[in-house]
Amino acid sequence: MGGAFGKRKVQILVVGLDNSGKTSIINALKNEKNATVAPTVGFNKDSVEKFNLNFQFSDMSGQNQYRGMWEQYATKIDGLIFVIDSSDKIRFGIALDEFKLLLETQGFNKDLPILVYANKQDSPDAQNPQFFIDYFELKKYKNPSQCFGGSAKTGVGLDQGLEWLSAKIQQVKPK
Ligand SMILES: Nc1nc2c(ncn2[C@@H]2O[C@H](COP(=O)(O)OP(=O)(O)OP(=O)(O)O)[C@@H](O)[C@H]2O)c(=O)[nH]1
Ligand SMILES: [Mg+2]
Repeated sequence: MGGAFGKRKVQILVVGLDNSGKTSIINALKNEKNATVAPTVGFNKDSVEKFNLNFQFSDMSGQNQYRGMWEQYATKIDGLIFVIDSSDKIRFGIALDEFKLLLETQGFNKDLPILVYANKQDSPDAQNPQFFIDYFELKKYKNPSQCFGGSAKTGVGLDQGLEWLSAKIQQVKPK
């Protein structure tokens, strides 16, 4: 792993409701904060080298008609990123339902590290990460998990989250 052959490649599934900011977060992690975004159709592949790993992102569409794809892609991955629009209070319940549906899918890997981004912290009515730790009952799952507040608009908080994920993945044995 690493050295002359480059950083270890890890597969990351990025999910969350439409408009939560998944594509914007990936752009910001790549320092492309001002890239224009459009709703993702199906999914996009993207990658970034950071924190000693080569992250291969599968950036899924969050639109209702595509959410069934999430669980198909949830096998053979090294980490999961779940993105929430922290200001979209009306849809917190739907985000929670989709989160539970995925984690409670039969065969879902209970060792998989889960990074939750409470995105859009720049918004004045955003809920903080602790709110989502409680609301999503993160502690009730065996998976290592953590919620980080972040903003794809300002870039705040995103690296801290990815650094946590990198550390957790490197603690788990490679597949
Ligand atoms: N204020 C604010 N707006 C954001 C932030 N992140 C994303 N947005 C905006 O939210 C909208 C949706 O962003 P996307 O990145 O396309 O969201 P997505 O989760 O990829 O959406 P789908 O691909 O449809 O599932 C865009 O208008 C972004 O500019 C943020 O941190 N703060
Ligand atoms: Mg998208």
